[in-house]
Amino acid sequence: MTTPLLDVMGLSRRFGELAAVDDVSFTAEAGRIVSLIGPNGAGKSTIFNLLTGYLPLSRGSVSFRGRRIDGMNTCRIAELGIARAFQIARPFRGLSVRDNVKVGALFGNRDNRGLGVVDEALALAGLTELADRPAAELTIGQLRKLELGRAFAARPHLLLADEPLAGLVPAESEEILASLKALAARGAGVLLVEHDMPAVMKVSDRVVVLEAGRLIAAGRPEEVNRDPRVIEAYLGQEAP
Ligand SMILES: Nc1ncnc2c1ncn2[C@@H]1O[C@H](COP(=O)(O)OP(=O)(O)OP(=O)(O)O)[C@@H](O)[C@H]1O
Repeated sequence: MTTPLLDVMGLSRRFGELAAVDDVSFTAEAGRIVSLIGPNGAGKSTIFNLLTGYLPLSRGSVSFRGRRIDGMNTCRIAELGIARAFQIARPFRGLSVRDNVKVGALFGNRDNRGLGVVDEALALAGLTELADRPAAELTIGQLRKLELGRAFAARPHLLLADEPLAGLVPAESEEILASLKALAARGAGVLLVEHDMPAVMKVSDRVVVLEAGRLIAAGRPEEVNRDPRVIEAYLGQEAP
């Protein structure tokens, strides 16, 4: 069996008495999109914070490309090739789109520096036409693309995308999904946290479902979609 790109085992994080993430295990593979879904408070953002070294684990292990990364700091983890795209972009507003994306290239995967990285990231994120525009002039949809472009410029082996579709109109969502698929087609893994269930079901190779910190189901979209535990977890919420 080949080593998965990301191998999360028994991941746990407590905040005082609260088990925000409780013994969660899953993998992510190169070239695949894996979505982490679950109702509000399920632990999705906490998992991103644990994987990126922003928060220390209470228990468990995280291996990336065959080496343990739990306990490493955020900079080291970024250098090894995990990039994170936040829901709320905070660009350098006075800089152009191109220069913001260039900044992303400075902080990324150390194996993959080189000419063309910025242009490639701009193209992949659908930003080529906007490259000379000041970031301060962008719409929400364009800012979301910039956030992805900045992450793409890091040439990640794994992208953690945090609610990239939130607040977007369908046409914008389609463009973002196309960018994520294009990144995966180039061989990167994508870990997606997203509340837009039709989009998740359409774009994901695999879906991991969390509820109150625990993993309750994992599998192909059509499998988790009909899993009674998943349906129950979403009762009263938008059904997946
Ligand atoms: N720094 C913190 N201190 C204390 N509790 C926290 C902290 N961060 C998260 N939590 C709690 O941990 C649980 C999981 O939160 P988390 O933000 O990971 O959920 P989520 O699945 O990302 O939710 P949402 O979909 O609303 O973003 C929640 O009960 C939350 O209140």
